[in-house]
Amino acid sequence: MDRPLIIALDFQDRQEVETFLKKFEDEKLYVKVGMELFYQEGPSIISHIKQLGHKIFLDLKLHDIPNTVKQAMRGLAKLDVDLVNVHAAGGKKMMQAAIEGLEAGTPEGKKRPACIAVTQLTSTSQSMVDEELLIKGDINEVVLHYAQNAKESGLEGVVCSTHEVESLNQNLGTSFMTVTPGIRMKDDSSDDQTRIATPGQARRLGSTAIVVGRSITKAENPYKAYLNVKKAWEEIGE
Ligand SMILES: O=c1ccn([C@@H]2O[C@H](COP(=O)(O)O)[C@@H](O)[C@H]2O)c(=O)[nH]1
Repeated sequence: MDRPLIIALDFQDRQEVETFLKKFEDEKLYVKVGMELFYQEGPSIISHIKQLGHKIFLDLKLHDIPNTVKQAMRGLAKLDVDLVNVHAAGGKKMMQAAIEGLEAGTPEGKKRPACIAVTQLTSTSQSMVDEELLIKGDINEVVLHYAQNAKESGLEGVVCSTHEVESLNQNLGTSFMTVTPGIRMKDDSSDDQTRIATPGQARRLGSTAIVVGRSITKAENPYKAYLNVKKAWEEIGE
């Protein structure tokens, strides 16, 4: 099974992206374009990265009424990205509408982008769930419940933290993707992420893919940092 390391291209503009990608020479990457870059550069950044031969996760986390999400996904499907996402908190009708929109918008002869749902952001902690969001229950159960809804809605997987991966694999099967951000080289964090793990822990726990941003993009030598993360992610094997 293909287990990608997805680099989050959290940059302000195309120039910064080009400077970063030049450091990787001929390497074919799997990259993530999120709100920061897409809102500045628009769809042209997608075709530019595609032309360079990289795979793309377009991480816009759609969350709106079903019809709006359906029409937005119809447009995003035309961009020929590999992976898109929604917030599972939008509910099953919204997630089903996302799939309908993707199917309607995917050009003839092209593969529909896979669609995954954010369960609980990796910046969310148990105390936030309890005290701020007023969601009842253990965060692991909340993530599992949202993931079950995503699967029943026809999505191909979820975004979750590595801490929930074992339970999701047991309950929903390993072909249901678990894409895990919140990756740090050391298992401690003083930034905005709370549910974190190292690449090695993510592999052992069974993540389908890891998403890594600042540990690579803000490193003094991003290419070296990428190779280190890749080694840690791949060295345990299947
Ligand atoms: O729950 C989520 C969903 C998405 N993300 C995104 O992943 C990267 C992580 O970046 P780091 O710099 O490695 O923290 C970022 O683009 C987030 O928008 C997430 O972190 N958690």
